[in-house]
Amino acid sequence: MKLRIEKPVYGGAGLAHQTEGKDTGRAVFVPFTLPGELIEANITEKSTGHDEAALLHVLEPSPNRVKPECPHFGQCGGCQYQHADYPAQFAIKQEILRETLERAGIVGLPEITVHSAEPWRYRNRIRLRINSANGSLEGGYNRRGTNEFLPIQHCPIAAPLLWRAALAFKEIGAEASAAGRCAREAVEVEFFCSDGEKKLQMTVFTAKEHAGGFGELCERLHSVVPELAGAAPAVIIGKAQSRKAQKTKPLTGWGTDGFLYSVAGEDYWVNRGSFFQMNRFLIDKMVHVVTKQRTGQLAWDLYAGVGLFSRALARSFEQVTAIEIAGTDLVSTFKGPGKKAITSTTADFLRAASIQRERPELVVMDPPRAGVGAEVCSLLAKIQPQQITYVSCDPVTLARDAKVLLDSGYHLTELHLLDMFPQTFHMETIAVLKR
Ligand SMILES: C[S@@+](CC[C@H](N)C(=O)[O-])C[C@H]1O[C@@H](n2cnc3c(N)ncnc32)[C@H](O)[C@@H]1O
Repeated sequence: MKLRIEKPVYGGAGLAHQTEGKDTGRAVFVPFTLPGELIEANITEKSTGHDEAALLHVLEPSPNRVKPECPHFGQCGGCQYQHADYPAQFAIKQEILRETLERAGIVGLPEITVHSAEPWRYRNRIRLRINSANGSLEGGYNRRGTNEFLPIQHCPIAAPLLWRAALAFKEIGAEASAAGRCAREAVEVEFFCSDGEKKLQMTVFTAKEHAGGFGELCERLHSVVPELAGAAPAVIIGKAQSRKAQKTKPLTGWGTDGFLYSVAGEDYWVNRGSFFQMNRFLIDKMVHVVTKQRTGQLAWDLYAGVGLFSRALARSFEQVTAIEIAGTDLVSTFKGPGKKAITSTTADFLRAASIQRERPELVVMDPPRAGVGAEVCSLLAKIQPQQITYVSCDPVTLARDAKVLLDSGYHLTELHLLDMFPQTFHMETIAVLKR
């Protein structure tokens, strides 16, 4: 059927309405299309409220349509927007952000300030699936919309060092040595590089404990990729629906457990498995936007990770308290006069703080995709910090949480869109709420 794409929807598709047949007027989501395009598509799936369709032909292309840089685009589950030039990707994300907030009932939005950088080779971390067949290795990602293995020759959004390491790992996997045998036991491998690609960390995931040779594998890889600073094997325990839910048993590693990552004049110790922002070109900017011109007595950094914002805030606040559920490293690195790190859930911390009637001038919160949720919003509404800076990687949960905070007396004064994930539908938003 022929469809005219009206607008983009969150997730990467374009929205159209059917103009023929019994389902005339029904909404259809078509991936790899752009607003304004006339396309031909086939319905592939019926969902509640809309159908999903596959693009067959672009009959009238958008002026923003470009040839994708990656040969795997369309098949690989990683990228959704390589068919759009970069300014168009940006415009799409702004429109989606604005619409998502308005749909949640948030009106009178401030202008969205946009921040972007180099849209390729930006990722400082990749995790590849490994397929070992006939004595050699293939690295790959998930085929789009499935758990199927898709062999990948090159990933143009990964930092060059990560791909150089992946190729070297693959070559070692073809060797008859102990290192080669050990590489062939891998089911997944993760590479993480520091700023300026100076250092590299590797995690090798296996289905069962290595029979041996891990040290040899690391030494061999180090001989061709001297940036390798540390590595560890990890055994995947049981079967999980997603990587997030996956449990692993970490084993003794090789070299260091992490490295120093420099951001905006601060050196952060990041362990290989710890969360760290992934766009190596925009982390400085992100810290700047979150912490600039904020001064006072007390600031809280909730969901603090390795303390990316806490450290910068400690320069301008008398006291900064960082809260992190997996806070072991943070507690040992974020200390000294005016600095406190607490291993706790945000909700537990806020419950105790609200009883003690603590009231910071600034709360920075950067939760995982699920957002902060109703309880954290209602505790914050009770504590009433002067300013809440909400860093979000999901506009839908941001809109839900922001609406609760706005209804409790806050005003949305700044909105920033940081394109931390070019070529994909993901976006990072910084929303500033003041009383
Ligand atoms: C998106 S990351 C942000 C980390 C940090 N702000 C940064 O930019 O590097 C979210 C962090 O929240 C932590 N986390 C997840 N659930 C939490 C909870 N309920 N309470 C506190 N921290 C939590 C995770 O371990 C992770 O480090």
